Amino acid sequence: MLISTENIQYSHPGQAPLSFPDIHLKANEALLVLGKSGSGKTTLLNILGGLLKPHSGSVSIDGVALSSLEGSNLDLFRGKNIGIVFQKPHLLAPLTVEENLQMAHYFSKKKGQEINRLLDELGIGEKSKSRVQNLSEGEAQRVSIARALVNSPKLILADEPTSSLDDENTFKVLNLLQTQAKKIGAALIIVTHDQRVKDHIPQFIEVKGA
Ligand SMILES: Nc1ncnc2c1ncn2[C@@H]1O[C@H](COP(=O)(O)OP(=O)(O)OP(=O)(O)O)[C@@H](O)[C@H]1O
Repeated sequence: MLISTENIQYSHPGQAPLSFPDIHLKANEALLVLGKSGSGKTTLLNILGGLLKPHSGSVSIDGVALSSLEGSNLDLFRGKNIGIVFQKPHLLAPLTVEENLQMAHYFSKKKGQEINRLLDELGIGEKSKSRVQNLSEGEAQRVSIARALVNSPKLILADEPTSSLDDENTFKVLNLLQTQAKKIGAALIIVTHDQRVKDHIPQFIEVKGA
């Protein structure tokens, strides 16, 4: 298994504890995380990415228990092995597209994929020297996908990557994520409440909230 979880629970301050179904996913497989708004999907994704520590239960990625890593070791492990596409692109707006991706290489201390080829594959090659603040929302989203992929991670986590897109672009983004995940042999987990995504990825878990 590339990623396995067991009995994860998490409580936000003042909230009832959230329990999550176990995940067992191999390299090259894709899984959807479905659930109503507020059920805990983003919370789960943050736990899988090592951004939140579960209050109980465990997460193991490529045989490494996330609970065994702390601080800069956890950051380095995440940089090398996990690519995260956040709900809103967290990019450095004053920097160019290319510079944002170079930063990801720098922080992971990993060579990773060739930046300009990756941008070409995502259809934004001609934007590599543009500042992120001058991009459209859809372009910024593709840059955020490129940033998640640039270190060839073993696990790709995407939080609602299609929620603000029309049908045509939903298709395109799903295809990009799936094609790129296959190419680098990664496991892909997509959080969504977008019914359109279910037609493309059959495997899913459902988060039910507290
Ligand atoms: N930092 C926080 N402090 C307190 N409560 C929080 C915090 N973050 C999330 N919550 C609560 O935890 C629950 C789960 O939130 P989460 O964002 O994981 O849900 P979600 O399924 O991703 O929702 P959506 O589909 O609307 O993005 C919600 O009730 C939310 O209000």
